Amino acid sequence: MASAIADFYKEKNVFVTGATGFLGKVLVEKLLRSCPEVEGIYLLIRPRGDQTAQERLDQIVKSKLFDKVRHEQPSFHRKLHAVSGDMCEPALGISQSDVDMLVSKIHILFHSAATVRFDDPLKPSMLLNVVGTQHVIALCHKLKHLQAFVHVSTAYANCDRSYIEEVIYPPPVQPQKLIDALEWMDDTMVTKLTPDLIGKRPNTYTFTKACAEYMLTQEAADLPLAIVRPSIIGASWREPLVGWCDNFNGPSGLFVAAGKGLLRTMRGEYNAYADIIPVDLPANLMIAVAWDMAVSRPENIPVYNSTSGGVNPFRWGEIEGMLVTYFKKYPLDKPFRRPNCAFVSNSFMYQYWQIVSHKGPAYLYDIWLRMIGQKPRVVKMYNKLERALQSMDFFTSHHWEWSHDNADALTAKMGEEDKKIFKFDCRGLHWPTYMENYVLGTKKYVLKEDMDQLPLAKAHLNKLRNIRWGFNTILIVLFWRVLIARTKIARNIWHLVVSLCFKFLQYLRISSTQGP
Ligand SMILES: CCCCCCCCCCCCCCCC(=O)SCCNC(=O)CCNC(=O)[C@H](O)C(C)(C)COP(=O)(O)OP(=O)(O)OC[C@H]1O[C@@H](n2cnc3c(N)ncnc32)[C@H](O)[C@@H]1OP(=O)(O)O
Ligand SMILES: NC(=O)C1=CN([C@@H]2O[C@H](COP(=O)(O)OP(=O)(O)OC[C@H]3O[C@@H](n4cnc5c(N)ncnc54)[C@H](OP(=O)(O)O)[C@@H]3O)[C@@H](O)[C@H]2O)C=CC1
Repeated sequence: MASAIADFYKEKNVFVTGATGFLGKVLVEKLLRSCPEVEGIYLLIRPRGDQTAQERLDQIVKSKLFDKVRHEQPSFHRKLHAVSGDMCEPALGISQSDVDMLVSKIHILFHSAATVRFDDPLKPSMLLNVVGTQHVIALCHKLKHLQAFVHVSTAYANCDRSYIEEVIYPPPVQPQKLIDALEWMDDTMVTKLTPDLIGKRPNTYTFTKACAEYMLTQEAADLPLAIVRPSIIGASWREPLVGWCDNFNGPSGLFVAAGKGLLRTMRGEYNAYADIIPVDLPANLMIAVAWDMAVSRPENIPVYNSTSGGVNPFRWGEIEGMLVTYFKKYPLDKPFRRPNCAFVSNSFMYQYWQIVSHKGPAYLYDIWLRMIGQKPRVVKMYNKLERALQSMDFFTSHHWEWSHDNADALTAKMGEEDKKIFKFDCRGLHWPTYMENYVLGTKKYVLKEDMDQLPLAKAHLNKLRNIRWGFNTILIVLFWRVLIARTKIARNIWHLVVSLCFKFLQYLRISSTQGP
């Protein structure tokens, strides 16, 4: 059976922003592999350090992620074209000759580039996520053959609400008025105003993504525009590699910290949804949405929540147990301590566990490092981890629900073959297996550890267990010795226990010497 979606992409030219990012790379790989007759994919890439856009692209296509497509289509890279530019520059910083070429060629545009840093100051976050999107809109208005413009937002853009529908909600300020104001405000003024502006949202990231959505309704309503809103993007479920992820963003960084035995406690609600969506699913959704935009030409701006909670709920409480189990099955190389972590919802208890299981051991370890003449580093490491935890605990401590009617309606329009190739909902995903593969993925792809060394890592984990048992035994004995030395009750208990043991041994001796 033929794929209508693959057929649609035949001889089409696609432009992608954010193609060097986590989601962008998976999108490009999938387009190449599942729509093999796509004519060309043009990637907006900013030069970095001494690397040109083309050199960055050459490096990306060599990565493991592209192994499958490399095997199926050895000359796939000929379809990829680096377009040097920068989202924050006027006209995206693209040269006039490149703009002219894009204007006559591009049929579909995927806009995924953004700053996903939670703690960026408001100005740079607005510049990239909102003004950058304006630059993309301006380009779209020039494209002669544009059939679909897919903007990637986040399911948390409207996290000031607990039930989020597939509609665009107005932000508290008009984005353009804010952009104008930010031009004359100095940084101190902006810093003071930021909490009032973002209101109930936890960070500038979610606020600026909400502004971008609203600004699109004002400036891009005449374009074939759709918005895709993924929740927490996690490692791939099935494609192109099981458990693939390559960065420390979102859950991946904290999973690594848990696997290394550093992360022991995090603020979170046990029963709240852990709305993780494997990266291959929003990538598939984007491809299908662009097809539908061109075929159905809807009059409004369709929004698609790409979330898991509504169809296959998974809770934070389930994650903690799975993390510990799988990081013990597949230990990371040289963990600091044995993996053991738990969510705590009570603030007081969280402070307590922070001191007992994070700060206390960190200070002790640094004292030890000083004693053996090494530079202390563990407290510093924990301070970084604490920053990451603080920036993320809003998402583990609240509960949201998202509607998914538009996504379901899109599935209903797709043929049977397309439903398989471009599956974008996580019905049928078995979370324990997914988490097992995610844990393996952090080891193989994020930390690039050698799987042949797994027996050594397991031996190291056993050594840590023996050290812990030894340490605990010494502590108990010392504690007991101090108690015996100081209190009469402890001495009496000790004598009672010793005499009971003695009597029990005597009884055993007598019963063994008496014949039947
Ligand atoms: C029981 C518990 C189970 C675990 C349970 C997991 C729950 C997990 C919930 C996620 C919930 C997200 C839900 C949002 C959904 C979107 O839309 S997410 C978009 C994704 N965005 C992100 O994840 C960005 C988050 N990161 C940031 O904003 C910034 O990196 C931070 C964390 C605020 C730190 O900023 P900074 O201090 O300026 O430092 P930066 O240079 O960025 O990083 C410092 C160090 O922290 C490390 N780091 C960065 N991110 C992380 C991270 N996520 N984890 C650990 N380390 C990190 C860096 O690797 C770096 O290490 P070094 O290279 O220095 O050794
Ligand atoms: N990760 C997640 O959990 C979620 C992500 N999203 C959304 O998905 C999209 C992709 O996120 P993700 O792939 O995770 O993010 P990444 O941080 O991995 O990628 C961001 C991309 O944007 C590019 N970019 C950043 N600044 C510029 C610039 N000035 N000019 C040109 N390109 C730039 C980056 O390029 P460079 O390599 O040069 O830095 C990179 O390709 C974003 O819109 C994000 O808001 C939504 C929900 C969750």
